Amino acid sequence: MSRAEPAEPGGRLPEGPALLEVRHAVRRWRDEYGGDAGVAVGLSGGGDSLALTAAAVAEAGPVHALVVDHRLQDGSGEVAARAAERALALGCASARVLAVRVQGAGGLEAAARRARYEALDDARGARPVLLGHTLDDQAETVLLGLSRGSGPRSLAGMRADDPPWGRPLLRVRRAVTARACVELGLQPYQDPHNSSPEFTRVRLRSEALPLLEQILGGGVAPALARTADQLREDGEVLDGLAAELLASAERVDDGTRVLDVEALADAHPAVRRRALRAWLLGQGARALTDRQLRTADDLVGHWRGQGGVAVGGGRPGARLVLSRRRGRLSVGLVSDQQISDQQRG
Ligand SMILES: Nc1ncnc2c1ncn2[C@@H]1O[C@H](COP(=O)(O)OP(=O)(O)OP(=O)(O)O)[C@@H](O)[C@H]1O
Repeated sequence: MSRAEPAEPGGRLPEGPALLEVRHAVRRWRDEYGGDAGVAVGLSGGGDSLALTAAAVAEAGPVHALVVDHRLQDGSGEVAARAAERALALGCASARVLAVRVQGAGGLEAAARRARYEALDDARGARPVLLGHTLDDQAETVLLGLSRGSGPRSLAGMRADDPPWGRPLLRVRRAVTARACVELGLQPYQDPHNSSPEFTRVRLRSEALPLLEQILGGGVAPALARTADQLREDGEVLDGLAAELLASAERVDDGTRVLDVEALADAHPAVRRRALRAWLLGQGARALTDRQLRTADDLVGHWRGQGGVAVGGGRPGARLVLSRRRGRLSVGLVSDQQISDQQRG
């Protein structure tokens, strides 16, 4: 990791309309969620996060820029160092390059994201980290979710306030951040991954969304982002009801946390599944699918003496399983051997 201090304070920013729009968005975020102790900004060197950094210096300073070097491409160190230099020139109080090692399961993109968020979280101190996701990113997330049959939680998209992450630009178009960079006289770094058609998201951005805009007469991205807003509001209400349900159903039996089936039985399945999901994640379940959740819920809603349900997670050779016994749901580790014996028997 390297750290650089500003050579000289940033000068006055130009007052073009695009940069003013980005600044306005950051000011609104700061007024609604931000503290007064400054912020960190996740800076990739791309147009969105460059415009965000400039706006944050003007509206939410002192700003500490954090640039993650994923070390996946030749020359990535120079790209990161250049982004850090630009941050200082824009007036950031500090700029750090965080070199990470990308490894682990789930594909390169997911591993890079995990490593990035971990490094940003480690380096932020107590500050929130602002990210440059725009309305267009939100629209792509929703469209991707819709086409994959994702549930409402995923269609609700990204949140502006998702501590420690802050996303002030979710109502700002990508074209506006690009124009803001022109106004700033900055040429953003173009990540070759962002134009490579092998990535689904890139094709959504460059082919599917423009075609939809053309067929539907425009306004598709803002409409998708609005859908996310509506689902998020509804989802918050359902999450509140699920939390109340959990509070009424959870017990401790012999030092083990369990759920009382009777307390869950009369709840609406949609609320009950949310409650179960939250509880299972708290018990160490990972990456729960809708199918797993529905099968888990059948232990309450369609009980006919069935066996336990694997709920994702566990350790090598053993899986986390939710089972029902004597009117209680509990989670425990069951070995793969036991599971295959049961399936055979
Ligand atoms: N290497 C990185 N270092 C620090 N923050 C990053 C990095 N990559 C992405 N981020 C943060 O996450 C946000 C969204 O990531 P995404 O991959 O969409 O960005 P990008 O397209 O590479 O860059 P930008 O959004 O700045 O144009 C960025 O705007 C930025 O705030």
